[in-house]
Amino acid sequence: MADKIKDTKIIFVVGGPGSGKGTQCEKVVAKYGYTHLSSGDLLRAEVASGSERGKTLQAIMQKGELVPLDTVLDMIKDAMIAKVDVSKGFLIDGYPREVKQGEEFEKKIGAPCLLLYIDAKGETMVKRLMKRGETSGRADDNEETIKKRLDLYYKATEPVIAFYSSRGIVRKIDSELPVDEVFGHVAKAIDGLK
Ligand SMILES: Nc1ncnc2c1ncn2[C@@H]1O[C@H](COP(=O)(O)OP(=O)(O)O)[C@@H](O)[C@H]1O
Ligand SMILES: Nc1ncnc2c1ncn2[C@H]1C[C@H](O)[C@@H](COP(=O)(O)OP(=O)(O)O)O1
Ligand SMILES: [Mg+2]
Repeated sequence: MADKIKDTKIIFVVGGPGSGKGTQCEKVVAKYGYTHLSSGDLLRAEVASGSERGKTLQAIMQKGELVPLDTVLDMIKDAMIAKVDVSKGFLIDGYPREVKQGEEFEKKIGAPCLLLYIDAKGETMVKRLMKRGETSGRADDNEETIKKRLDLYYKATEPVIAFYSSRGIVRKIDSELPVDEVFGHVAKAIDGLK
């Protein structure tokens, strides 16, 4: 894994719930052909499988809490191994959610070359999630869970941004703008990679 991953770009996509990570990742996939791995999507797939593990995960996610680090890291690692031979780059969306997750990822997989920090105001994120909740069917897109997810984001995930800033790989993206304008800035950050 470590050998193969060396020549493949790893981009962390970090931002609050509803900031627009998934939306931007889809556009990156369309333009650059990178592989998009969303930790939340991987977890929801496990829940949808109906497995015992899925049931445990569902209960945690419904409360807006983080699932155990090993569970999510194993899922991401397996998904990366499955794609490493054909992938030009990986977009790791929704991970790391805490500094420890970043450290473990680097030990087991590799180092990111870029962190896209998708930034929107708290009230914007709440509004978007309430709207998404009308159709998403997601058990965590409700007022009570959104508040908990937001609190946890500020407490656990924002320190991730500071952690990688000192390495000079963070690009802050204003996600208050219309989707295509946000993407213009995302594309500039990716084009700036060597
Ligand atoms: N720049 C934007 N302007 C307006 N709405 C947006 C923007 N980016 C995303 N959205 C909407 O906000 C909601 C959350 O976006 P999503 O990409 O699912 O965020 P995340 O993956 O960060 O939770 C979606 O309904 C999406 O359509
Ligand atoms: N890296 C991670 N570590 C622990 N739990 C995670 C995780 N990524 C996702 N989860 C769990 C907890 C989250 O509240 C839930 C939904 O995550 P998500 O789909 O990434 O949300 P969003 O795209 O709205 O930010 O899944
Ligand atoms: Mg998402």
